[in-house]
Amino acid sequence: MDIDQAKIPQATARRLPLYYRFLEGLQASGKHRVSSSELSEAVKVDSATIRRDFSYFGALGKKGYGYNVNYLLSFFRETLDQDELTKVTLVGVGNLGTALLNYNFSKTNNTRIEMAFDVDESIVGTTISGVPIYHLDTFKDRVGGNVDVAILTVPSNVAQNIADHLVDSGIKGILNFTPARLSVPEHIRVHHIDLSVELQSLIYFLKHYPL
Ligand SMILES: NC(=O)c1ccc[n+]([C@@H]2O[C@H](COP(=O)([O-])OP(=O)(O)OC[C@H]3O[C@@H](n4cnc5c(N)ncnc54)[C@H](O)[C@@H]3O)[C@@H](O)[C@H]2O)c1
Repeated sequence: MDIDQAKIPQATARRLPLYYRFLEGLQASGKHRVSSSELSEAVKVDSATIRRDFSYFGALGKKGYGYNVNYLLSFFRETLDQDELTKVTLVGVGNLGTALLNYNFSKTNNTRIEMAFDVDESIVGTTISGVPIYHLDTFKDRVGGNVDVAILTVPSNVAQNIADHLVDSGIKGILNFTPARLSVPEHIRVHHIDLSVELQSLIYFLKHYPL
């Protein structure tokens, strides 16, 4: 497969993990093909969008046949680096951080939180679900150059300071769960997960666009 990944739109790229998870389940249950309407139903993306997404990598789908599950999966694996283990770190082991450590992405065993950091002496030195928790002061020494992605679950008033420290230690991507809007250099990617915005948007859609 010779696909120019730079040509895949970001919105499409963001949906790939969704497709991947579902297709993996299909393959595990022995299904070799899937229609765009089946996929659409399962991942809640309309089938026209799915067809457009898939056309970017040459999977056109045949009428009455659908898409070849193995072909799609091998493409996604390549694009998402699913065969490579991605090491992730987490900073701020409070309520939310603890929940994420316990979850630890076990469903997709290619992403794993390897270590976590905090400043609270009562947690530093312990482990949660097998993940060691270290003092934030040791972040650069432990992480520097080895880990690209950090999950940020600290109080919002310290988020910017910590983000600066993470960037300085070589982190390239931050999954920001705090309400703080982070300023980072241009080459750093921040994805912001704001549960209250998501919830408000759901409520808005329920009110204005009832199904
Ligand atoms: N709890 C939730 O359901 C939830 C949901 C969405 C977003 N958030 C956001 O996530 C963040 C964390 O929420 P929480 O409820 O887990 O808070 P929390 O107070 O339970 O945990 C914060 C953790 O960060 C640590 N911390 C404080 N200063 C630090 C520093 N300088 N360096 C490293 N660690 C430091 C604390 O010791 C604590 O363990 C907040 O910004 C919150 O707004 C929380």
